Amino acid sequence: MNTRRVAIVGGNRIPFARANGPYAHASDQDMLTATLDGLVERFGLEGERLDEVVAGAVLKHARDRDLTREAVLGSKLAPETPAYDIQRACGTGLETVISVANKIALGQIDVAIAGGVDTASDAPIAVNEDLRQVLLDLNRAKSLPARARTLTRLRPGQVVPEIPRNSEPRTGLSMGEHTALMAKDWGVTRAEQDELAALSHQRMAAAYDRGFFDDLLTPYLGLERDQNLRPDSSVEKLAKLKPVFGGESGTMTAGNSTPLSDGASAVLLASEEWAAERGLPVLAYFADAQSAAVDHVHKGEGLLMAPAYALPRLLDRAGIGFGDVDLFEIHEAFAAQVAATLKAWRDPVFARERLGQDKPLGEIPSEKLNVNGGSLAAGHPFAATGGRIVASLAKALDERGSGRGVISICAAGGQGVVAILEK
Ligand SMILES: CC(=O)SCCNC(=O)CCNC(=O)[C@H](O)C(C)(C)COP(=O)(O)OP(=O)(O)OC[C@H]1O[C@@H](n2cnc3c(N)ncnc32)[C@H](O)[C@@H]1OP(=O)(O)O
Repeated sequence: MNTRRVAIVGGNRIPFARANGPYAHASDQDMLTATLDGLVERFGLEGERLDEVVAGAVLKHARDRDLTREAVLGSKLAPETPAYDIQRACGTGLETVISVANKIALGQIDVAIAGGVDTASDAPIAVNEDLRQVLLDLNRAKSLPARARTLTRLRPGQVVPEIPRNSEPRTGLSMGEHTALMAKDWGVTRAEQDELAALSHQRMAAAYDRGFFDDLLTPYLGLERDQNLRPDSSVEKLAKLKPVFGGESGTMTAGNSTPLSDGASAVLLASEEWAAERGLPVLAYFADAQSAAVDHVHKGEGLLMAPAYALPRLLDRAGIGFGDVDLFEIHEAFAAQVAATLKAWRDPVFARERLGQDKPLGEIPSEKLNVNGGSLAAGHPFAATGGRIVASLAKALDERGSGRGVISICAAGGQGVVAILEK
């Protein structure tokens, strides 16, 4: 099959906020629209009819069933721009990029925006299931007496709402509790986690200071930088925090876990021809992607370990190894998730028994990993993380002038998505 190269032209995001902070009253649609408009302004797309806009959110209100299309209608893009939603938990943002990149590669479209948004502040709240059934029956009742009979089924206890929990439906454990189990399985220490967390903050602060994010970010509601970022973060300060997952002897804290966050991101992708016609630069090219899933339900595998399986499959297909990769961007859901994944990739037993390979993938040197900081510093508005990472890696490859970068994102449901970008 003939495929075309897929250019990553640029990205935009609003600074990520901590939940219940400055974006507490902004909806998914507000944040996505503002992010699209920032991208429109940066690349002179006002009034343009693009071929697709694809985005998603992990936490969605019922009214947001067509979230992306509604955000497009509220944006400065032409109303004739089609749009659709995608959802793969925390892999959503990367999955939207893969979706439009495949269409561009196949020649079905020339230009598209991929994005993601999430708010932990404005989370959807469902009504009690019994109350929902009464309300549905009320809607179905055809006569006044039938409606009255239905209403007699109402009970005071049914007004208690159902607040969404950040937990796995089939285990009841939160993401943090699952990761605490992974940390134990893989012997991840507190010191390893705190080191990763401190580096994430220090590197992101340095990237801000040298202007790395100047053309990747649009200020929003008074924020100019990610609210969670602590430039003065240190292993010593992190070591003082109490465990929040894994009980009293746990190693995971508020400092080495991502905070609940609000935010949005978007990436502009196009055929090389489209970019050249506009005189727009190409930061990097999208090369390939792969997903995988683990069985955390029946086999008790680590919930967030799927990238450990996805990446070897992707590298195999590309015929390359760790030595051929210049930059790695691993989503820091929790420092323990990154540490456990790194351990799996250098473990000969994991390679043999789980991957069916003679040798482990190898070591990733710290100077190649999350060089401009990661989710621990930026925060993690679930579906917005993929776009943040794609834009940052594309820009980092552009700064290098050439090279290859790998993205690895773990997701709820025992899933993982990985991708390769090239310059
Ligand atoms: C696939 C995936 O991505 S799965 C990931 C999905 N995401 C999640 O599950 C989110 C997980 N995170 C959480 O649930 C919450 O953020 C928690 C439970 C970790 C922490 O919540 P909170 O207790 O509200 O955190 P809070 O921000 O108040 O921090 C607690 C303390 O640690 C301190 N702290 C937090 N980060 C740091 C840091 N980097 N350095 C120093 N101190 C810090 C805070 O200042 C605060 O101190 P204080 O009590 O003196 O004010």
